[in-house]
Amino acid sequence: MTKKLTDDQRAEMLPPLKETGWSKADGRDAIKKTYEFRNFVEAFGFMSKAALWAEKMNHHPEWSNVYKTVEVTLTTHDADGVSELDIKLAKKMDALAQ
Ligand SMILES: C[C@H](O)[C@H](O)[C@H]1CNC2=NC(N)=NC(=O)C2=N1
Repeated sequence: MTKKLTDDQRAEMLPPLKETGWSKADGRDAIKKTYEFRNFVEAFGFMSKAALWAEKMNHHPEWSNVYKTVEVTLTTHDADGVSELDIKLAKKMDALAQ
């Protein structure tokens, strides 16, 4: 059973993600980021790649796409908060968005 990050883990793991544009979601234990791409096709291509990784990890984002913008929220439903899986998927998404 995946556990929520401890306070110490948050202090260690969240700052690097803040550097790349992630932030705490309002009113819930989750992290969020908005990606802007050059066009819809690039946005959808990102989502396609990320979806395959999410499925491989069995850890899925909450996300929406409007034209070239993709809004992502990550949290672990089974843990009712942010876990290491969210950190891992956030880093992978950042790599895929390069
Ligand atoms: C049954 C299935 O393994 C679980 O529901 C997985 C699927 N993907 C998931 N994704 C996320 N974000 N959180 C979860 O707790 C989760 N659990």
